[in-house]
Amino acid sequence: MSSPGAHRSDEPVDVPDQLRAARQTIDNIDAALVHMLAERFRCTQQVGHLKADLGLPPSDPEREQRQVARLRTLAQEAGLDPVFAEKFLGFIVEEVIRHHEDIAARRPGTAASR
Ligand SMILES: O=C(O)C(=O)C[C@]1(C(=O)O)C=C[C@@H](O)C=C1
Repeated sequence: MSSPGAHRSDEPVDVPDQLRAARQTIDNIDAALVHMLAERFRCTQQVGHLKADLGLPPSDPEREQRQVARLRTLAQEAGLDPVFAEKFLGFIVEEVIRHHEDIAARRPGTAASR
């Protein structure tokens, strides 16, 4: 019997060991990314409800500017392309804002909730 995790069932048997190992690492990182994104969206859903409660707008461009500046620095330090880091954050935040807008629109008294 092979050790647990030694072979991935969806990998062809003739894949060289080094490539198989690298793909295992990639799969683990992708899984971590999915879990982290799920947690981030769970948190931003709460923020969306809070903002709707407080009557705050879905987007906060000044906050986004601070996030971009911070992430670009982190990316540079980590050897990641800062342009990519900025695009990645922008892609996520765009989706978050859409969720915030949906939450606000479903509030009682708004046109979308009637
Ligand atoms: O911090 C907020 O106010 C949020 O709504 C969260 C968040 C984000 O996803 O990081 C999303 C939209 C805002 O424009 C800024 C940041």
